[in-house]
Amino acid sequence: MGEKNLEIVQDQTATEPNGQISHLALDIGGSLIKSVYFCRSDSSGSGDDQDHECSANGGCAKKRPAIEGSLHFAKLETSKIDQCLETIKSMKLQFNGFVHQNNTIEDNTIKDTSFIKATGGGAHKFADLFKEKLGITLEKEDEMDCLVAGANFLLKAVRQEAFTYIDGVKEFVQIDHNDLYPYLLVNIGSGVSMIKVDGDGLFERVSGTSIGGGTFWGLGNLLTKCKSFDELLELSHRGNHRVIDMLVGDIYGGMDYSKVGLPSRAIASSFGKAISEDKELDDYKPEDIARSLLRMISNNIGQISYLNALRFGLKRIFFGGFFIRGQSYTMDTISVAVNFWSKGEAKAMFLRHEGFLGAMGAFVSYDKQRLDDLLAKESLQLQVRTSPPVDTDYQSPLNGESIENETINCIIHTA
Ligand SMILES: Nc1ncnc2c1ncn2[C@@H]1O[C@H](COP(=O)(O)OP(=O)(O)O)[C@@H](O)[C@H]1O
Ligand SMILES: CC(C)(COP(=O)(O)O)[C@@H](O)C(=O)NCCC(=O)O
Repeated sequence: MGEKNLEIVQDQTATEPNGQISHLALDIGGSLIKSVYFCRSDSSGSGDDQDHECSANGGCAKKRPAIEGSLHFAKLETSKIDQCLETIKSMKLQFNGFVHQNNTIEDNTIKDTSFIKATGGGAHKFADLFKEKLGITLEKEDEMDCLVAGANFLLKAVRQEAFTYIDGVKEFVQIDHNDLYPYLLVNIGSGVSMIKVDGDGLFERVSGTSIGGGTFWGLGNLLTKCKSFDELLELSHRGNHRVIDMLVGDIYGGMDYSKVGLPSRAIASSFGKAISEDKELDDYKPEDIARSLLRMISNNIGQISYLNALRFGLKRIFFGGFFIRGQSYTMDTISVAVNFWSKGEAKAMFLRHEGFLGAMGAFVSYDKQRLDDLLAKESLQLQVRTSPPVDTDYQSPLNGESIENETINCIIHTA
């Protein structure tokens, strides 16, 4: 396998995914399949260009061959695995480069020796299916390894990746490459993993909780009869959680419990009012239920995250995972929880490519060593261009800024 490295560049010509796709990585989770793939631009060099590059002082050096193109991000529900297989089959995949040389798809048949990097539980669960239907071997990468590798890569390579979100104000955080570690990475997928990250490949999964994105989606489905996750989120925007949550003021006759620092508006008991009134499920508005549920889960994750940060003396907590979906209410709730419990000591930060950490990690695992060299050059910049959704039935009514189905221009250098 030839050595390659990946450079994210700033230019104005992001490609639509109509060129040749040469590298694909998957993260097949409990709820969603995430993919990151490299699509060569039509004008891109062949990758075996051997020209020389000469500087002003007359010195010439062999130009590093480069393949230009763009990184694409897409997601699909895991329950639609058959659709995922069909899409991969119909993609103009060319397994040159990172994978086996000259291994191309002919007549939609992929040669036996083809493999793609995959992570998440589904890389194990669906390995036989990929082999049987596409003849592709899923080369499994550990999920936690990938989450950390993806987060580290994005934090270092993308200039505006991390941001805080407080009282509706989003502020990008400048990442100092020399002062990134340690931090707590909280990935809110179907369930939640909390990982203490001390460096590249240096980490420990210190905690987790089963009350995560799958809980919100699952309970939300049962309680509101929503058909999709987006519908559930959209409902929650219109709801009022105070109708269902029991507040400190409800218990203390409208007053704060100031002796222990609890304002009257603080939630004393999530869903607590639902038991104290003689009402059935149908008596509650679905939007109020959705709002209360979103708040309960976000608050709980924020609190457990803070407690783990406290355990290890960590000041920075980065939140990823598709549960967040760039939603202001979710991010605000998590930020307030971290701020409240840490008395302002710890900071919640969010990642623009929140749901793609694992897939990005699997993608960069094609080329671990060279990537570190590249990052040391600090020459990476990002160009984000939105491409049409791959998931065609996706029509978000939401105001979030989640990165889905976008492209990033980049160059792969061959050495
Ligand atoms: N379109 C969607 N369909 C289903 N769940 C979604 C969607 N968008 C966001 N989510 C949320 O994201 C969670 C999955 O996040 P993700 O990081 O992809 O985890 P996993 O790897 O477990 O699939 C879901 O449980 C749900 O809360
Ligand atoms: C098992 C998992 C790592 C799978 O990852 P996911 O598909 O949820 O992203 C995750 O769901 C998890 O960490 N659950 C919490 C388990 C616990 O610590 O209690």
